[in-house]
Amino acid sequence: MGTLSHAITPKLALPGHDFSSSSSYYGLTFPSYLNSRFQGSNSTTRLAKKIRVSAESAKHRPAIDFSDPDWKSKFQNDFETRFNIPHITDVFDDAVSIPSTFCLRMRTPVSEEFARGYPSDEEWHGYINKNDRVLLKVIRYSSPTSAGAECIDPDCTWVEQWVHRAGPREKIYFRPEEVKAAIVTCGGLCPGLNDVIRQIVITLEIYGVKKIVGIPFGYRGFSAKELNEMPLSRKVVQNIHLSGGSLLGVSRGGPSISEIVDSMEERGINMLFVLGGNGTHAGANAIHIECRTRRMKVAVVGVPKTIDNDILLMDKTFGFDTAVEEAQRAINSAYIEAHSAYHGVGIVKLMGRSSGFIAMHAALSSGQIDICLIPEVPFNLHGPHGVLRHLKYLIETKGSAVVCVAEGAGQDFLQKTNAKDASGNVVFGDIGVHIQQEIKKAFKAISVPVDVKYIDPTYMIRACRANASDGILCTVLGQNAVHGAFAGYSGITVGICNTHYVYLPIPEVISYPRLVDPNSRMWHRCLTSTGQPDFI
Ligand SMILES: Nc1ncnc2c1ncn2[C@@H]1O[C@H](COP(=O)(O)OP(=O)(O)O)[C@@H](O)[C@H]1O
Ligand SMILES: O=P(O)(O)OC[C@H]1O[C@](O)(COP(=O)(O)O)[C@@H](O)[C@@H]1O
Ligand SMILES: [Mg+2]
Repeated sequence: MGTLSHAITPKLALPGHDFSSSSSYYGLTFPSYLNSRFQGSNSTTRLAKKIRVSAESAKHRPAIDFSDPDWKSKFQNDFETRFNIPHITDVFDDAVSIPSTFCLRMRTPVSEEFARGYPSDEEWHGYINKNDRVLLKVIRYSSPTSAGAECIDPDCTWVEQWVHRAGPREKIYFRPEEVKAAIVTCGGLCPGLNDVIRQIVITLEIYGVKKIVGIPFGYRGFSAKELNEMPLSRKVVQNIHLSGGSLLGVSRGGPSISEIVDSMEERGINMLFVLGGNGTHAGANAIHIECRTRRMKVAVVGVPKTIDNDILLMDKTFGFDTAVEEAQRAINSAYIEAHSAYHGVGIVKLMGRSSGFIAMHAALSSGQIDICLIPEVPFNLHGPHGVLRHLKYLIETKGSAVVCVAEGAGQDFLQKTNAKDASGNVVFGDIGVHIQQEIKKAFKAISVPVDVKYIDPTYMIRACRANASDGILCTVLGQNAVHGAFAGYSGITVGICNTHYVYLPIPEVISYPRLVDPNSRMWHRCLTSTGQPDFI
């Protein structure tokens, strides 16, 4: 066996092994869709290149030499280091802890267990031990060719990957009376933002924090003189989760990191809770590093907000469930329109700049989709195996069809504008409009009548309030963010892995966007459900 010397070389040339379904670079496990078999598509190639570039940041890590009998323990040690969560004591040796002010004994002793009073601290620990860990990967793949296999070595050896368990610690590193906590929400809207804000405020108050403020309109609020910080309390946030949006407002773009940290110093903010996606977290990590450089005793904690569900390692991010549920309305309307028309075709475009999770899950849950198109899976519109040919077949056999397309899919078919939004994200062309036009043209050319209706429910979905399951997720994440800050961690984010709640170092979750693996069971299930063929 040789040395795996490069991060995500499309084909891993490991003698004697077919390692085409997955590749790895010292703990980053890259699934099959980054391999050469999808390089026929420009969009996928570009995506793979983008990911490759992002993953370059991992290059300083030594490659794994699988011929070393100790490679596994070395890997695990390295993993432990990578997933270590930065702590205030890393910088301030003299940082002192005090017993937590977070009260775990607020309930009435009604159960028999507590009938004779509460147990003593020694007997009843409601706190998380800082050495508690959660297993990140739970499937033991016996072969790299197993669907969705994520392997570290060519033999798919079982390697335990542990991350830090989230929750309240017995010792805290901030005195509540000395805390000024700020909350900021950045990027686009997402259901659940208000739920998280609310829960952070409520939990801070339980610790005893009096000074809590909201920074208006994302990072922009740190520099815009006309924008005042918003005082927050349980009273202010009590009912905000009943509506969508963000109480604080959101924005893209904004000031530089040093301006943000200057502003934090001026305002005396020593706990910052940052709600946002990849970009926001990159900013949060940079703020954390700048605070350390300036030797400011500050905790910066992220809560991943991405309706696209494109943050690495997490089961899901808040708002995603609500988005999938809300997308059903649009899909059902498109279905009814298509089935009520003579030769009707309904098209629904759903969010997903680089990841097709919403489209895939919405297709799976609705059962009304005939064709699901996502950025990770290349497709042709024209030609013998193209989408249009299949639509003709569906019209001939079923009389109607419904297409669900993720916004980032098929961007190669559209005119490039090089336009970028204030955060530097590329502004996409409208793939839904393009598909609608192409369908009309193609059917006109063969003199087959077709009635195409296109629905883009993006902003209707994003503005919704969180559903019950997202409401719970937001609550737990908001609480854990506060517990993490009080425990003295900074440069971390909160998440759910294998149904357990964890703290992760920010760089590990944003090194590239999480994508749908076309070799995963979930995508296979989606294909089984829609019955669509390969469009290549
Ligand atoms: N690499 C980065 N470093 C620092 N800040 C960033 C970075 N990328 C984006 N940001 C900032 O994060 C905020 C949100 O970014 P954006 O990409 O719009 O949304 P999201 O956080 O949902 O990805 C913006 O204010 C933007 O300026
Ligand atoms: O129109 P806007 O506000 O730029 O938002 C569009 C984008 O927002 C999203 O909903 C996700 O936004 P974030 O990256 O901020 O989470 C994408 O699906 C979409 O491309
Ligand atoms: Mg972004």
